[in-house]
Amino acid sequence: MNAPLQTPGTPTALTIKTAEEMRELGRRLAALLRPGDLVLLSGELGAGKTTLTRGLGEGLGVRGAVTSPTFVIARVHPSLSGGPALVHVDAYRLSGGLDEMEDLDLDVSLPESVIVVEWGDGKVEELSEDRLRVFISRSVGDAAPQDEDADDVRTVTLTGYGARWADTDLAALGH
Ligand SMILES: Nc1ncnc2c1ncn2[C@@H]1O[C@H](COP(=O)(O)OP(=O)(O)OP(=O)(O)O)[C@@H](O)[C@H]1O
Ligand SMILES: [Mg+2]
Repeated sequence: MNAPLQTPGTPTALTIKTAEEMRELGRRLAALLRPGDLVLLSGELGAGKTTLTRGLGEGLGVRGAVTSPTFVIARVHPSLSGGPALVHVDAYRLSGGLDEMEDLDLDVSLPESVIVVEWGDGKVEELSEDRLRVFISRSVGDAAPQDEDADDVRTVTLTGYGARWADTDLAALGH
């Protein structure tokens, strides 16, 4: 498969100051998503990947609150409105690739779902020719906050790979 070799589009960088803004970004991003879309979320522990996914779930109008799965690798949130289901995967504990996730049948669900994978870099690209990569980083030079739930600034960089994303104006998410 040559999916990982897809040329990236122009990255869009957004400054997100609070957890609520991150959720709002998820809600806005949801409006751009279609069945068959693969979204890879990366960034250090506590960066805000699940917080963004929570907003995605709200925007897609799916059943069940998005949480950090502790014991499960993936959770399917069916749509409440006839739209795509949200399949939320946390690949943190997986060292291998898709073969380790075979039981999840992600390839089977993808055509009718939006699949969002935390820690999926280098593991799930083969699922689709196209993907949206979202990288969340704490601002450079920021000391770790005393209270890890306290709001602080994140930079979110969105990059589309492949034809699916070529004509999508990701920068519009920032206005
Ligand atoms: N600007 C911000 N954007 C997102 N989250 C923020 C922000 N500022 C503070 N936070 C806090 O950071 C934490 C992010 O946690 P979250 O579970 O979303 O991270 P994660 O990237 O999914 O972590 P993990 O790698 O452990 O799955 C939350 O407690 C949230 O309230
Ligand atoms: Mg998480």
